[in-house]
Amino acid sequence: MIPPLCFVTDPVAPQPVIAQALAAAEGGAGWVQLRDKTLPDTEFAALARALIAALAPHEVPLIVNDRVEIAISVGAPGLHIGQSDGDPAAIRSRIGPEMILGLSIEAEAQISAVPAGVDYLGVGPVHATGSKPDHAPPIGHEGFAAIVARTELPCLAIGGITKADAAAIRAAGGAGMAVISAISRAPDMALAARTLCNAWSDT
Ligand SMILES: Cc1ncc(COP(=O)(O)OP(=O)(O)O)c(N)n1
Ligand SMILES: Cc1nc(C(=O)O)sc1CCOP(=O)(O)O
Ligand SMILES: [Mg+2]
Repeated sequence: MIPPLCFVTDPVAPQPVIAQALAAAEGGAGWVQLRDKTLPDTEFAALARALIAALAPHEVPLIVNDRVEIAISVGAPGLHIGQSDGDPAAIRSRIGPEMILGLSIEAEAQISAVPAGVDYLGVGPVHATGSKPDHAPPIGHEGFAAIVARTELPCLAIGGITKADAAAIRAAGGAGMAVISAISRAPDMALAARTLCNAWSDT
């Protein structure tokens, strides 16, 4: 089951990553993804373990971004990979059948290459965003809807997502929203997460 709100951590936000994750969980985020492109592996693994423990009382699974071997070594419930992070079928073989596996989709043409073993898609960027400077061209709500229409897999919209996007994403058949800054840069992160969840359920 894909939760309607996935929080992706922000290593350069005012609040520490564990505080971000706990506030997001308190506000209703159903998954937290640990994303840090520069943290050394040892520190990343320690942070992943700490997050798994901190999120356990909330029953929120941790999804590890990019780092396959760390996801395995810390026993993470999930892993998210992008188009240039390796072959998804080979990665599924490596992680085994239990771990949640997400794959990024940036354009409709990539849908035909999604192998069995991928559990969900992260689709975007819907809008331009400063949180991923190397992002692909924005696809907009129309592009998101076109991708959703071509797959049976649940799709999380990502990229500049705010509460204003919830209705369109849901109407397009999206499974939910993945956000960084809408939560990490909010003055009250738990309230921001709750507002996103309410925007989803009120549509
Ligand atoms: C839910 C979700 N969707 C997409 C992404 C982007 O992953 P990727 O394309 O590998 O880019 P990086 O996050 O690694 O910069 C994601 N992380 N989460
Ligand atoms: C991590 C990430 N992946 C994207 C993609 O399009 O694949 S956009 C993105 C950043 C999302 O951050 P924010 O909610 O602050 O825009
Ligand atoms: Mg990646």
